[in-house]
Order: sequence, then C-alpha cells, then structure tokens
Amino acid sequence: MITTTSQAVRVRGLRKAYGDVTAVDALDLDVDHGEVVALLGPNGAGKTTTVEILEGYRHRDSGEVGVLGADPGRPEPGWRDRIGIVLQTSGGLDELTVDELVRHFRVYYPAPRDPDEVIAAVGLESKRRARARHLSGGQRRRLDVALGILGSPDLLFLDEPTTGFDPEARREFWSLISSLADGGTTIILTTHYLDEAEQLADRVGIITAGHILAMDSPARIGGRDRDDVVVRWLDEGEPHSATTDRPTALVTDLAARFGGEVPGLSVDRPTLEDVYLRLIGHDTRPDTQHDTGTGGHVDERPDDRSDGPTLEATR
Ligand SMILES: Nc1ncnc2c1ncn2[C@@H]1O[C@H](COP(=O)(O)OP(=O)(O)OP(=O)(O)O)[C@@H](O)[C@H]1O
Repeated sequence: MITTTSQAVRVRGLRKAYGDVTAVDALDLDVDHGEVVALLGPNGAGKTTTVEILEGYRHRDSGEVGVLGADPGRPEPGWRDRIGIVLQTSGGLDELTVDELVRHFRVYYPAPRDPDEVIAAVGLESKRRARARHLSGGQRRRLDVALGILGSPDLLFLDEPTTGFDPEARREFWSLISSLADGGTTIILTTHYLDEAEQLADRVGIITAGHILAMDSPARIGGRDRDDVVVRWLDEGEPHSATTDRPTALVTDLAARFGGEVPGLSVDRPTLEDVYLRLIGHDTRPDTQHDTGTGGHVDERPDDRSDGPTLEATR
C-alpha cells in the first residue's frame, strides 16, 4: 500500500489491457494537492481507463497507484467519501427535481455540504424546482457537478465536463471549476477542448497509446515557450510576416522603422492546439521558407519589395 500523502495522485508503471488491446501502458503520473490537471489525448488514448483506475472503478493489471494516500484497488474506509466524480454522461432519477436530487444524494456522505449552498455554488437556484429531465444540457452538467461536490471532495474527477455546451455556458462552467480550484480542491479533468485545458489547468498531460507523452504547464508544454514566434505587420497595406525566436528585437526594429505604431502588428506564439497536434504527430504549422540568418525567418513578402523593413528589421 502506498502511504505517501505529499501528492494527491502518484502513479508508476500503470498497465491495463482489454484482451489484445493495451489501453494503458507504463503510465506515470503525479498530481499535487490543490492542482488542476487536464488529461488530453486522441480518442482511445487511455484517458478514461486511467481515470477509472484512479477512481477505483476499474482494476489494473500492474503498476503502483496511490490516490489520496490509498490504493484505489483496495480502498480504505472513508476513502471514497473524499473523492467526487462527474462522469461523461449521467442520468437516472430524472423525474426528481434539482432540490430533491441534491437532498437525496446527501445521505451517501458522512459530512455533506449544505444543499442550498451547493445549488447556489453551481448557479441552479432558479431551477431548484425543475425536474432533471427538463434541464438544458448545460444545466444538467451543473447538476452533475453539484452531486460531485456534495461530499466536499478533496479530489474531483471531471470527464469531458463541457461537451455540448454553448460558449457562454462553457465560460460559466469554467468559472465554477476555477472557484472550486481556488477553494483548494484537486481536480483531474479529461477534455478534448484545448482552450478548456489552457483556461483551467495548472498542468496538462498529453496521453497517446496509453502513456504520457508530455506533461507541463499549458504555457510550457512541448517547449511551447521556446518555440519560434510569428510576427505579422502591414507595410503600405501589404501583409508581411517573419518567424523569429527574438520577437522583441524584431518588434523594436519595426517600431523604429515605422516611427511608432506598426500597422496591423500581431505576435503569435504557437497555440496549445498547435503544440498538441505536433506532439501527437499532426503538425499543421506552416513551414518557414526563407532564413534571414539572423534568428528570424521571413515567411512571406510581396515580390515587389526587396528592401523594406522585413529583412532589415530582423538584422
Ligand atoms: N471495457 C472495455 N473493453 C474493451 N476495450 C476497451 C474497454 N474500454 C476501453 N477499451 C479500449 O481501450 C482503449 C482506451 O480506451 P479509453 O476509453 O480509455 O480511451 P479514451 O482516451 O478515454 O478515449 P475517448 O477520448 O474516446 O473517451 C481503446 O482502444 C478502447 O477501445
């Protein structure tokens, strides 16, 4: 049994196969208390299997797993009460109202939160008398979260929490999750939305073929912070761009050349999606075309301008 409590989750060499299919393969994972970690990966990468093993709902073939200091395969009394789970799809008891459902599920926890407080926390006060089957998709998801946090979990699992949400509902849901994180809840979420991972997660883990390919903060994963940057601007209405690892120097030169504001200036780092696709083997970023020999690559420039700010700005 793992006894360390310095981390909320510690996984070493986790393996799980379904017959011939290896779903999880030598996976290591560490999650600190209070951290929000997003697990990303293509369909069938092994995210759900991993999370279900952490939740104690699926047996592993081998490897060490510690969740809140216990082995989820042999949970200690009270362990499950410290975990909240919001599944991909939930249903049942749809004839009950929001109020009835929250009060109904309280009985499963030794020290449940106040039902009114939970309903308010997920923003469902105006729907407390609505039957679950009459809720919209986003409202239903909020109810799922209400049920997931009812026991004041130390660790909350969210499986693709905002699938099917409209943009406004997604933003509202993110602020709900952020407020739980601010309150110290450790959160592990799986998602296919890169912007969601970027918004919510302290660290993202990219899983492919059952193991973690990369794990870091959204800003640094895959060397994103060190990647070349694309600087774009307009010169007499013509678009120019350059790829450089020294964007500040380039923008400073451009500002000097234009005597102040650089028309149409934008400075773009690779998005989390760019990095994700590159890491899983689908690089969609355009190749650079010309090397200026100065740490900048000119991607694109009109043929009739051979000596504008483009090249000189990078020198
Ligand atoms: N109960 C099962 N029986 C047999 N094979 C399974 C079972 N559950 C998952 N698998 C297989 O294990 C692999 C990993 O599946 P898993 O559901 O963990 O992936 P995932 O990353 O969560 O995918 P998704 O993003 O599509 O939800 C897949 O090849 C899947 O077909």
